Amino acid sequence: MGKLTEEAKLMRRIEQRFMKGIVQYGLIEEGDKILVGLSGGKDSLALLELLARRSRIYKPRFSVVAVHVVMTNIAYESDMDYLRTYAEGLGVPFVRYETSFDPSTDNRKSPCFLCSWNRRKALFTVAKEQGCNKIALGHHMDDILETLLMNMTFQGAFSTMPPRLVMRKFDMTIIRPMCLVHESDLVEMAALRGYRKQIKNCPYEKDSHRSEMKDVLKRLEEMNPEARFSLWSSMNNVQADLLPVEVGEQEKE
Ligand SMILES: Nc1ncnc2c1ncn2[C@@H]1O[C@H](COP(=O)(O)OP(=O)(O)OP(=O)(O)O)[C@@H](O)[C@H]1O
Repeated sequence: MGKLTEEAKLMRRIEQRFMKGIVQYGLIEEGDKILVGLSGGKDSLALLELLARRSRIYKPRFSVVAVHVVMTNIAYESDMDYLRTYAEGLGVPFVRYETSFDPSTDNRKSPCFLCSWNRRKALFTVAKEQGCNKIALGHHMDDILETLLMNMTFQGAFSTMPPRLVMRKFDMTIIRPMCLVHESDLVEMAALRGYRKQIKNCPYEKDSHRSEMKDVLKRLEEMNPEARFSLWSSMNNVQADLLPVEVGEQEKE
């Protein structure tokens, strides 16, 4: 067999991690109809390509629809023609959905919280309208580990965005099929595919904690090249007996 080019190696690595995440966390089942949130960023563009390809050759059978949510009160330019052409070029139907929110109605909540809450609500609405049982988001392994570190540092909680979240109340499951894919590989894939960069001009955007955690993760990997794998494994290896238990809680045991 001939030698694989760097490009082929990259795509093979991404696909292997993508498939491993799907199988390991049971993300796709026979008959699923999956709504993909297509923001226009590199991660969801890659997610749509990988899912669209799998939907043609994958057993169990499943289908895919893409949606881009437009928040009309935010001056955020998305190239709709590009997104539609991209999705349809992959054989995936594309939906554009408009919504908005009024930041003055609840000034206890930040505009970023209200925006993502309303975007989430819009995704559920479109998923129901399209008869989808799952919503796929483009978060990758780095996003999930950064959120783990942020939740521990700022919320005092050992939690993150899980690869699979069943929301019984809404009869909907959120999936993150890129959960084992590394961001550095997606950056390379975006360059290889020539994804068009979306113009971001959200007046509120300043996710500084996330970029700080990106640095923390990088620093941890400098100390131990296996750090990301250890951090990931720690979520499946919670040794409850070796964690602090408060007095009242001890009595309940
Ligand atoms: N406007 C949108 N319409 C549809 N889905 C969205 C939208 N914005 C975000 N999403 C979904 O939520 C995920 C996480 O959103 P986030 O804002 O962190 O991503 P991003 O930086 O805009 O882009 P990406 O993750 O696609 O590179 C995206 O990967 C995508 O699946």
